[in-house]
Amino acid sequence: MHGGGPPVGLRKRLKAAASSVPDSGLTGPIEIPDPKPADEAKDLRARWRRLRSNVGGTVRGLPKVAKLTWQASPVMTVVIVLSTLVSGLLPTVTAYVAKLLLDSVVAAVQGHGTTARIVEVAAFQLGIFTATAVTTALTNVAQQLLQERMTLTIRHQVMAHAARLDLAFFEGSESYDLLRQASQEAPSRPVSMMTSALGLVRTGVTFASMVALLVSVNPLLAFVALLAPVPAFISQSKYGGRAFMLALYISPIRRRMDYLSSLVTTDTYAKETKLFGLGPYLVDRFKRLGQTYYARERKLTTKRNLVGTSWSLLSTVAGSGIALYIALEAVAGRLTIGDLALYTSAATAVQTAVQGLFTGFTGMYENNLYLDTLYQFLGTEPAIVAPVEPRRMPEKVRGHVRFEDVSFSYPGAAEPALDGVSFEIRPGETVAVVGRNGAGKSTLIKLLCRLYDPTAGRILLDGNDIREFDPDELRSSISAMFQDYVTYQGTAAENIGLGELDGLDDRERIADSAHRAGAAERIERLPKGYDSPLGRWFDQGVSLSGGEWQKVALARAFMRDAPLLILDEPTSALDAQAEHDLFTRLRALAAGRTTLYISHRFSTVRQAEQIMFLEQGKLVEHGTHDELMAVGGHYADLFTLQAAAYLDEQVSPS
Ligand SMILES: Nc1ncnc2c1ncn2[C@@H]1O[C@H](COP(=O)(O)OP(=O)(O)OP(=O)(O)O)[C@@H](O)[C@H]1O
Repeated sequence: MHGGGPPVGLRKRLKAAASSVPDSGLTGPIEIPDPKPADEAKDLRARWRRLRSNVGGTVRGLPKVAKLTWQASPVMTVVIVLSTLVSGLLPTVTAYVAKLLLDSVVAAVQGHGTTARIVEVAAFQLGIFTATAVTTALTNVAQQLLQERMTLTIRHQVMAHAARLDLAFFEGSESYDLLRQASQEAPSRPVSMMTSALGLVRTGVTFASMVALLVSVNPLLAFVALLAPVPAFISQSKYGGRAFMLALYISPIRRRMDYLSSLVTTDTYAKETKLFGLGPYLVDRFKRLGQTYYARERKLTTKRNLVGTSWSLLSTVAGSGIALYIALEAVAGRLTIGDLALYTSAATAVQTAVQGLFTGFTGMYENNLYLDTLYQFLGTEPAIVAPVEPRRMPEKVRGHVRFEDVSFSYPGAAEPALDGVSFEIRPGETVAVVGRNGAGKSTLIKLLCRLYDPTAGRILLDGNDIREFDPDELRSSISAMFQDYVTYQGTAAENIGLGELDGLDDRERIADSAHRAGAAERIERLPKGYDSPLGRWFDQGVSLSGGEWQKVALARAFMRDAPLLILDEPTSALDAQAEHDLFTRLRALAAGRTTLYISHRFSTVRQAEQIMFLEQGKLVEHGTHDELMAVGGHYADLFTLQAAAYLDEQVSPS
């Protein structure tokens, strides 16, 4: 990682990754940048600094991992730690027993040893082998179980955290990559990191005991065995960082590939894909994206391994040299045959251990980079939260809404979506919001539901700024149906009941909401009535038409008996009769509630007590239907245009 703490560096990298792959989508060139960072250290001092910061960052990552592992399963954590310590000592003991055995055999052959001694040593050796097998098995079991628990724990944490985050988080593409990395890449990393860390401890134990053995023969030998694997480690750590960078670049590409694949494999898209003959085009696009990303991956993996292996040959040469030296010492009679065996295996073990230490560390470094994305995700705090001392919602909310000079711009947008909007809705009033596409109507609703906070100005409910309330409490006083309502893959009753969790099992209330939304008649005709599964994702699901789904979504909004009723184009998919019926009922439904609805159908809009006309984020006209018609402005133009179209008259808007 280059300078700074991991989160800052990581944020920069994520940004770089998101903007380095501008369009790898449906058309255009497909390119993945070289993961080699432009500012990669060249001189020795810079490399040393980088190494230190890598090591520091990784070591600092350990306590968090230890905490995660402990949270996942304290028992398994203890088992792993203990078995690791034991298994660290076992190789040295094994080597030592082998020496004892050889020496006792040589002694017996030379006539001054006994068979009983050989049996004794052999029995001891059996004990050691058994202990090795048991610890290995224990470690494996603990590791596997811990992995499962960890995956569940992290996915749970990610889900719980995502549920807390603002809508704004989900509407940015950078966040998608972060969420994807956190939920898909991160779960395997803590155990992997913990295993590497414990592997380091184990190797450290083996290493220390073996080095002690080697030093007793010749300190220089120990020194050579120690230094030989260093270059391999340095190259590994460099490539570990690049692999992580590549994963970041590839993340948007993978997302694009998933999208392309879903276009071809999901029922919703199948119609258009077939009609426009998009299948082969999309498949080819998918294939080319895959090839590009595979090519990059292959280049890096091959280079990483080739360079790594070349450097590790150095250790192999050093190892053979040491073995030769020890053999010559034995021939000269300065070491016994047992010593020869012991030191040779000690030299090999030290080499393997040092390599293990380094690769273990490199693995930890790479895992830590992935974990940073998890921590960064978990560290993203929602901006829309309850104040320290939230104002209590009034016992009975009257539904008096007031916008005071409200402006709002979406993050990164050049133009404001709402610009200095002021209006008042009296309790119980029914208001229609109209305007051309993109005028800011849905945005106005999102602000009222506090899914976003205004950039300037304030919104009052019953005289209080809505930011003073707990957002959850505020939302519970609102029934809403959005333009892009959800079609839940569940039963009809569940689809409606989810509008008010308390009433999920209240059949009477669900049926009542369905009646009010005009959905009851269709649901009653379903094979299992309210228990019929809707949607085709699961077995026996029934497909509803667009308008039928919309009625179900409306019924869901009606589940809540809230003082504010907000409907964003509630009749866009309804037939003329259904729309008429709904608005006839809406008068009764809206009685005593403040109702705000968006509609492009002027026949229904004219019934509202107040009409607000938005144009490019500004409230340009405001009044009753008659007042606005008398003004002869935008509203009158659009109304006349629509009415004329119905009456088949040739009228051109002025
Ligand atoms: N999540 C978002 N991020 C950035 N810009 C957005 C986002 N949602 C909407 N916008 C922009 O804000 C402006 C207002 O959008 P809004 O959805 O409020 O329009 P609308 O009046 O409801 O339109 P329609 O009648 O088409 O539903 C549009 O220009 C749109 O591009």
